[in-house]
Amino acid sequence: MDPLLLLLLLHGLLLLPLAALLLYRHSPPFQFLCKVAFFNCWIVALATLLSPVAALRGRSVENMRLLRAALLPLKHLYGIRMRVRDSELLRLPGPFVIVCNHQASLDLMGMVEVIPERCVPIAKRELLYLGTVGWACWLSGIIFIDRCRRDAAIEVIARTASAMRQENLSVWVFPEGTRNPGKSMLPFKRGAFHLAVQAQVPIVPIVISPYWDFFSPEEKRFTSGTCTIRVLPRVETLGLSPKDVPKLTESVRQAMAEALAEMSMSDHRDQDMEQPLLGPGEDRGSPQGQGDTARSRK
Ligand SMILES: CCCCCCCCCCCCCCCCC(=O)SCCNC(=O)CCNC(=O)[C@H](O)C(C)(C)COP(=O)(O)OP(=O)(O)OC[C@H]1O[C@@H](n2cnc3c(N)ncnc32)[C@H](O)[C@@H]1OP(=O)(O)O
Ligand SMILES: CCCCCCCC/C=C\CCCCCCCC(=O)OC[C@@H](O)COP(=O)(O)O
Repeated sequence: MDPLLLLLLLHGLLLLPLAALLLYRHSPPFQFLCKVAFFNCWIVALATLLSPVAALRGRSVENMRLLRAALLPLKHLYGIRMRVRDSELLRLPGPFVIVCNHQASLDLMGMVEVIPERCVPIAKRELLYLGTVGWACWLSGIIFIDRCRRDAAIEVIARTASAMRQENLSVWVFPEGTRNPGKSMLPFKRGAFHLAVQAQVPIVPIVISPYWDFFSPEEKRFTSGTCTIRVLPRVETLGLSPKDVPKLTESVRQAMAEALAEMSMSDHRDQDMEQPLLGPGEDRGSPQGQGDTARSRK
């Protein structure tokens, strides 16, 4: 090969990472793309690394600890400060159903921040087909439902209700049933509420504050920021029957919508953030008071 051509090629190869770095620092959409890609790659990589370890135990909710440990570092990499309010409301003697709003895949970061021991999420069946990610989810005892086949989903929920009592298992459900980047919550699906009524266990609502200050897929913006997770008082279902489910669903949704509206306002007033390890974050002023409610899970 012509030595001059080789030299030019080498220079090009050296300049490429530099150009990418400059683009990353100065182009928010490029930074957004890189951060989203890194998020997915992290999950695939950790699932690939940890699935064999999880497989030694077989399918078990105990593997949720591994899943949690795999996802907990993400908040530091992204400079997202997690504040958990009223986490003591999750300390209940028996199993329960957690219902939480669902904005984006980023919710996984909030979920692992507060998810109690022996608690598994309900997920769409499609996740099962994501290679090692599906395998890791299955090994962690995640419950899969086919959203297109209501009867089959209802059957899975009925089986889950008996498992909850027999195995002291709590369940995490995103009752909106799909990701919702909008500012208010979607109408709730009723599966989580039927599940709680069938198992006769309490419902614990959890609200994750809106991400719009630091994450917006529409605007291709992903900076550092603060996320507040609020646990609401449990709602008992003892003595309730299926006919009570519509009312129960609406009252829980109402309580969560009120909390979300309140958190949207206070989050705008109280900004503070962690320095991201993945390069530049937001330069919206200096961190303010971190709030006396700031608390992280042990
Ligand atoms: C090991 C290391 C690993 C490291 C790697 C890490 C990997 C990380 C990956 C982590 C993955 C985390 C997973 C998170 C995934 C999040 C999701 O996937 S969210 C999407 C899935 N969730 C849901 O869909 C929510 C649950 N869905 C429902 O509750 C639905 O109700 C439904 C059961 C699917 C039915 O849906 P639909 O028919 O559209 O809706 P409804 O309006 O609710 O119901 C209609 C009708 O049916 C009645 N009904 C509903 N459920 C029941 C029931 N269980 N029993 C009886 N009847 C039921 C309901 O009452 C309505 O009838 P009505 O007469 O109008 O009342
Ligand atoms: C052999 C196949 C190889 C496949 C390689 C797969 C690459 C996968 C890349 C990344 C995996 C990341 C998985 C993150 C899981 C996020 C959970 C989540 O948020 O699910 C969305 C679901 O709640 C609602 O879905 P919809 O909004 O209805 O949609």
